[in-house]
Amino acid sequence: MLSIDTQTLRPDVPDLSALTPEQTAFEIQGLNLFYDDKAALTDISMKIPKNQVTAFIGPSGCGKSTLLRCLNRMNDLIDDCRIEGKILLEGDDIHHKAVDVAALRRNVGMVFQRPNPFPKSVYENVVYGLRLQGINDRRRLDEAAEKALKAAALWDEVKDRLGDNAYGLSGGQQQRLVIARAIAIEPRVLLLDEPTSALDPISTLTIEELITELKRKYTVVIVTHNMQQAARVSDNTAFMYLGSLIEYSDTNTLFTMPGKKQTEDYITGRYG
Ligand SMILES: Nc1ncnc2c1ncn2[C@@H]1O[C@H](COP(=O)(O)OP(=O)(O)OP(=O)(O)O)[C@@H](O)[C@H]1O
Repeated sequence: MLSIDTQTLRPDVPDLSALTPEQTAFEIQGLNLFYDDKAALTDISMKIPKNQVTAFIGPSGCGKSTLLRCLNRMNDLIDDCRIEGKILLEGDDIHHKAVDVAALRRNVGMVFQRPNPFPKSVYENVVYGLRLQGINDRRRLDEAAEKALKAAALWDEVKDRLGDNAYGLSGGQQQRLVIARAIAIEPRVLLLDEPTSALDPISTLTIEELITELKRKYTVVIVTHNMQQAARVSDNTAFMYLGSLIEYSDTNTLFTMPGKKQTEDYITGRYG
């Protein structure tokens, strides 16, 4: 049986059903997703609050990453992937024909399971997105790099080696570098797909502390296999099973008083 340290659970309990439009980052309405003709998500409706951390948990294959990828239309890149339903970001339909998908992805940044820095210097990794936007003014780039590296809790470790190749950093440092790269372009939302699963416990702890800091400025959505991690870092947790959203509530309630038997079975380690 897994034991969750309830001391670390968030005390502030948001009412997810009563979120106002101003408090809502994403509103997902009746979302179905098919890979070819196989349903991977079924009738998902939920609101994801701004400036909070929302975790997606559930057994392998339940659709967590698929749902996360819907939020910045990464699934567009997969052939034969089709969706029904609506996803609104701050009230705007992300599938509207006028939406510029590159701009959407700038607003909704993503960090993957394995750190994926580019084979460039630490500095060039961080300013990569700014250069893509045509910003080349050295002072502006320097300021942005320092700000993003500080926000990603990496500055002190790399400030004397900004010119070194990013591949020379440890795995945990590389993951924070990738987070710095994502936040350098000031997105509104950060999607984290199992961001610590390839990291050692100390790097994991550093990233978890960072996530808690990041929500001051960003909306964070995280997929994790690790329930203790969901309990530690998230304000709200969504439990998914076989492509359906089984239960979604503030993290404290979900882990201490789950409303559904399937949730209880999962969080107590009976399956998954
Ligand atoms: N590109 C794809 N093409 C076809 N099927 C896919 C694709 N990606 C995911 N699937 C299927 O969709 C379902 C949900 O997968 P998904 O990766 O979203 O689950 P998950 O909960 O994130 O799993 P895990 O925890 O193992 O990463 C699975 O049945 C998976 O096999």
